[in-house]
Amino acid sequence: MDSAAMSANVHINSSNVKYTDTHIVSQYSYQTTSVQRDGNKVTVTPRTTEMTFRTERRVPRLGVMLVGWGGNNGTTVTAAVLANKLGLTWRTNTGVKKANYYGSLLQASTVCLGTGVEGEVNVPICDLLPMVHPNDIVFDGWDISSMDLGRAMERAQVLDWSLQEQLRPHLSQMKPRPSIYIPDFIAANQESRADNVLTGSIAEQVEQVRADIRDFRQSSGVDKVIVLWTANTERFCDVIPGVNDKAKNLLAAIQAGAEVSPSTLFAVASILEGCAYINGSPQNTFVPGAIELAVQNGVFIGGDDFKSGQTKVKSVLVDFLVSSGIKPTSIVSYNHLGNNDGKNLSAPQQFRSKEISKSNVVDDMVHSNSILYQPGEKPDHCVVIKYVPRVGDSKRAMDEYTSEIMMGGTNTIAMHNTCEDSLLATPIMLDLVILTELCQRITVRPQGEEDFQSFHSVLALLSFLCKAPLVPSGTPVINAFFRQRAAIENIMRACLGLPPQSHMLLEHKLQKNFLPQHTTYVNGDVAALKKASLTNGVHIPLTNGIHTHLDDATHAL
Ligand SMILES: NC(=O)c1ccc[n+]([C@@H]2O[C@H](COP(=O)([O-])OP(=O)(O)OC[C@H]3O[C@@H](n4cnc5c(N)ncnc54)[C@H](O)[C@@H]3O)[C@@H](O)[C@H]2O)c1
Ligand SMILES: O=P([O-])([O-])O[C@@H]1[C@@H](O)[C@H](O)[C@@H](O)[C@H](O)[C@@H]1O
Repeated sequence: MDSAAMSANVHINSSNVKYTDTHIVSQYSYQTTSVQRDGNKVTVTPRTTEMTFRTERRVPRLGVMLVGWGGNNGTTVTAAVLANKLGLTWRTNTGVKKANYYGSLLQASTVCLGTGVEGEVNVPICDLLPMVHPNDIVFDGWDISSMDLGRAMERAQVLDWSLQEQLRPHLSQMKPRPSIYIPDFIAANQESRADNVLTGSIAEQVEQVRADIRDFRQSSGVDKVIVLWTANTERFCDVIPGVNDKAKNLLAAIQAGAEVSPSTLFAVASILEGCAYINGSPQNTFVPGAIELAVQNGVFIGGDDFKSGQTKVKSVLVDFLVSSGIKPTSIVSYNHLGNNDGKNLSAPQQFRSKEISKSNVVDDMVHSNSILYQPGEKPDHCVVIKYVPRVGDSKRAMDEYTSEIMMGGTNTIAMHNTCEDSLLATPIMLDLVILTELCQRITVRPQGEEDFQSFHSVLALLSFLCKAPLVPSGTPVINAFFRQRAAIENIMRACLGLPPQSHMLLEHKLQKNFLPQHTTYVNGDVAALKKASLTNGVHIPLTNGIHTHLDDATHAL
């Protein structure tokens, strides 16, 4: 069944949900528990907070400006969106390929809405709430390399040649804007690319970036702009009191020409232009002054470091092991790649940034199980990245997980994972900007409060998409894959007045099913199915291709 057949126009039939011309307004009972521990006595007190969620229904025209637009990720995401928009197919030695958005949580994964006449009903996540379609995104951006996107796509060596030939006439018209370049922040081996750089003081360069954003917004006619950093990994920068610890100090430091990284300079420019800013790399772009500036301006920031492959697998595998009561004692993650990212990461300071973001991903899972781990105890964890030009963007990841099992036993899982790194990152980039834009249209009013409020400027909901999730100070960092995914799904369900997924399926576990019986169908009578599904309160316009099972049409009717 192709994705078109899967699409659904979800309508919630409930007194808790109102559809006005401008908003979806839902009443939601938010269930939490507060826990007091006294020795080994644990007292749990359930608490319900009545909340009103409000989601603007109008989906804006979204512009995305990429820092590092001419890179492997930047060219690939631009090319992929255009290929999907044009509905391109291309021939390869293994047959005809068709553009798609596989790897995108929003575009290519589903949620279960419940049970219908044909059994469980799963719909694409992107059909739950009004949101930007990737095909409609308008791209622009900056790069220190002047290469147009057609030639940069060729340089990236990611997409099949027969697809590149169809896309080149379009991408060749796209030219990255000159960018802020401070050599000391990225590997020296990047210098040969830098033929497209701004001059003047860093304050003047920030003003130029701000002018670029305004120019793009005006010339493209988009309603909103989101800026996404997909340029090279920078070294970490020191947090210095009086320089970047406060918003006013950071702004003053820029005026004074103090040391501020290009990624932080782009963050400041974006925030001052009211644009959300997302960091797809591991460096500490969001120094305390940048975070404070975002909060003061009510602008979303998010990151760090796209969670695309080896780390994503790690956040699943360690979650599975620890949740199963198995104790990982050593994790060794080795990978080599031959793209320009790998070349930049071959420099020690840039590798260190990546090593940190790839190493902290298991902390929350380890900390959650005091049966397996003593306080402070962690598995050995080693991360190795090597630059091997021959493999290009086709990253090789090799992992070994050694765990203690029952009665002194040992389990070792070894895996080899090869992928085009940029084709894993591309859907992550799209999910980041589309989810950020959706969050800009959601406000919440807890019971007893007069005003609706937005999410915190530090958009922790993006954690599912990042290796080193940026969260509001003092709040928990969650890296476990399924908890992160459930957070996104359940917040979207709350916007529709739907309870979180419990997965209990009690109706199938008791001696008697206490819910209204559904008729199952054989050899689909779509009219009957449509009629039955309407009476069940959820209107899903059924399109051809849904295979149904009708065993008693008269019963259903
Ligand atoms: N799977 C993935 O590809 C993946 C996953 C996680 C994180 N990342 C991160 O995403 C970033 C991009 O990855 P990539 O494979 O596209 O790398 P890339 O080297 O192909 O692209 C980076 C681009 O940024 C440009 N650049 C460098 N400094 C710049 C600046 N100051 N302003 C504007 N442009 C600048 C470079 O010229 C280059 O074109 C890297 O930091 C990488 O670590 C990638
Ligand atoms: O998300 P993930 O696949 O673990 O991490 C990837 C690393 O394995 C790779 O070495 C690096 O070049 C990419 O930028 C990305 O960070």
